[in-house]
Amino acid sequence: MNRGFEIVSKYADANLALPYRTTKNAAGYDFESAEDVIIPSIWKLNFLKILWAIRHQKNFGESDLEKARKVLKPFLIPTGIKAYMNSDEVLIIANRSSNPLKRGLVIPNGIGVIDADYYNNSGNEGEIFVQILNFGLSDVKIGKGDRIAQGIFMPYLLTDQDRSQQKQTRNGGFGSSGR
Ligand SMILES: O=c1ccn([C@H]2C[C@H](O)[C@@H](COP(=O)(O)OP(=O)(O)OP(=O)(O)O)O2)c(=O)[nH]1
Ligand SMILES: [Mg+2]
Repeated sequence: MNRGFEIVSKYADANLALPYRTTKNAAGYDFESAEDVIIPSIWKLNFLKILWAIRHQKNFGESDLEKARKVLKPFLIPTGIKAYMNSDEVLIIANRSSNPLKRGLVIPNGIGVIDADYYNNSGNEGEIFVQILNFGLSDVKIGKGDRIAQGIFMPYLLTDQDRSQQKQTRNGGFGSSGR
């Protein structure tokens, strides 16, 4: 066993597809969304009101603030997929180039780095999420089964100093190792 994909237990009966390559020499395995989701457009906010409030350090309506936080925070699209690989390999999650063009969707972290030790971690079993921000003018509906991103397996290298540096055990993602 070198590398591959599995469905996380939460979605065992959800009839999900494992990521797949759509053409003979495609580098990326396309990931589908595990659920129907709506990615809110960031332009839905009352920017003027928010800017005024920030400028004047005023308390603006809690609902506006809450809405702003919700919309400006990247959305995590569940894939229901975990990936296993050799310990000297990494899975890179890259956007589909059509996403910004057709739907206004960007991956704000640039690329997603899925570490080999994320697989089956004690916190979330290693489920891969795709971080997305919608800079388009309209909310974007993603259906279960829609292709949202692609994963590319790659080898990575270690520095000469690496062995002497302390390592933690991974128990989650998205900031699980601290600040
Ligand atoms: O787009 C992404 C990026 C990361 N991850 C998961 C897999 C990865 O192994 C883990 C940690 O990612 P990273 O090291 O990039 O984020 P961090 O902010 O440093 O979190 P941590 O402290 O958990 O390492 O989160 C995803 O599911 N999707
Ligand atoms: Mg990290």
